[in-house]
Amino acid sequence: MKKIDKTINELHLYEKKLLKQLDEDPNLTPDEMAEKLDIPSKAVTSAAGMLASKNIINMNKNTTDIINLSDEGLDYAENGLPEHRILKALQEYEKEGIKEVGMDDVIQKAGVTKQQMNFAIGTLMRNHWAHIDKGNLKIEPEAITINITQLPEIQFLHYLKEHPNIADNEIPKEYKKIQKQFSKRKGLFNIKTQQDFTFSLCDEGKQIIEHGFEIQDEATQLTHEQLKTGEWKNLHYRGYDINASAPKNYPGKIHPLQQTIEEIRSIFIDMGFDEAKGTILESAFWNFDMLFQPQDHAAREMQDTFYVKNPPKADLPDSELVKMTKAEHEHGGNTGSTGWQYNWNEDVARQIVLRTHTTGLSVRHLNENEPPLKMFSIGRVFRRETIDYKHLPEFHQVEGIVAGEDMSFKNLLGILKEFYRKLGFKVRFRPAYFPYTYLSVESEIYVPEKRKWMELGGSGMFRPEVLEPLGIKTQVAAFGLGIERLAMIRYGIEDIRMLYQSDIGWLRNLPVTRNIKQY
Ligand SMILES: N[C@@H](Cc1ccccc1)C(=O)O
Repeated sequence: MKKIDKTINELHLYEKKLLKQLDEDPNLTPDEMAEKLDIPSKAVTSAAGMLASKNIINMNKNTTDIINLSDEGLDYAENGLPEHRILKALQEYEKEGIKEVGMDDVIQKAGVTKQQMNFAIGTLMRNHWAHIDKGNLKIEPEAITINITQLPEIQFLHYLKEHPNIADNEIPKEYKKIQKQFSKRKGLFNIKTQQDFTFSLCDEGKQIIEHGFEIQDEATQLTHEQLKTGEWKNLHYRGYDINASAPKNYPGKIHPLQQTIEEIRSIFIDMGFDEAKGTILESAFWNFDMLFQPQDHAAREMQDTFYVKNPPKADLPDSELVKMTKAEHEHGGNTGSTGWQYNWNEDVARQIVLRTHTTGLSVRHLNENEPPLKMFSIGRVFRRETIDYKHLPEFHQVEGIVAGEDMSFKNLLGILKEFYRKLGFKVRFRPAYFPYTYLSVESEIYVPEKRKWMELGGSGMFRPEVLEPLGIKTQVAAFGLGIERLAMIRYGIEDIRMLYQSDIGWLRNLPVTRNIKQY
């Protein structure tokens, strides 16, 4: 195909229409062309832009100032400029035989402000209309007969009043000087800048016109009929404008914390764990006592734990379990341990708390299920923490237990390692202490950006004092890990509070979904 045929072939409908129009009458404005061609004027400018980018036409941008009188300008057209009013006042005084007038009198008679007077004096003197003599204004003889309405300034203002929306370049030459003077006085005119284009054919455009082309309508929607008859093959289609801008789209998505929770859930389910669910309100019995946490333990203090007033007391489980728990606390039951050596108080165990961890749920589960078992649970826990960038009084934990004959401490470490590996983290363990486990460890993961290890939660093997009342004979590995901190690291969040703020900007810019299966 010849180059020119190819160029013509690539022209869109509006571009062709515009080319023809330019050939017929190049002097129309885009709006006029739009009207003639019966297409939107935006389409004319964009078609022209396309033609210009292909060097088929020239596009010249013109800016024009459209001028109108402001309210002040209209007032001056009617009543004269301040200096005119002053001159008129002086002429009237002169008629009454008064040749010298005090400033304040003139101001009053002319109906001008003091400021206008100060400004006008210069003009009055420059025009030889008046001068100041000992503080009074004196009219010059040659100014006595001046006809104010005949002054070019007033004539110009009248002209503008009669020609609203006049383009700057249409103002008659004789007024140009006055216009320039007036432009120094602010506020006489309202000026709007209008942008317009004129188009002209380039050489290539002329060649295309000379070569000639057909204007075919473009199919936008295909009909059933056209498809059936095969007519669609002969239709002319509008090309896609791949450079057209599209509106930004923010699809709905799962909150990053919730996404992390879902991911954790699917990892444990993949690893063969059953999910258990508990309640946020828990008795001190299950939250603390069943975990061999002595009743004077610091964590139970009001400043660490939220106690609930209503309901006032919790029911305790069957008396056997309570009795054995009391025995563990007081002297270690039959485990060979000495216990905590104090008088265990049932009323303290009946207190109701917002659960401080999800470990209470794990012992509840052990009370109702026989090993071997693997259970996990995800839920909110509450502690009286001072809020800062990595502490919230309310956060999520994932808790778990694995109970079985051959369960060992090493198995526990292996499970945790595997869990974190599936989330994409490397974990290390540090010895720790919990009243209900032995051995106990704290897991930490490495945050490369911060070059720091971050604490994520505790784990260990439940002690005999915990297991005996439950009648569990096997080993039980247990863990309870924080979730918010994991989410922080995954999403590069510096401050844990961000997870609970509806900060649209941050959430909007997160990817819709993470690639969950990284492992
Ligand atoms: N309950 C502990 C974590 C833990 C769970 C299970 C065993 C040992 C420790 C915490 O909240 O920090």
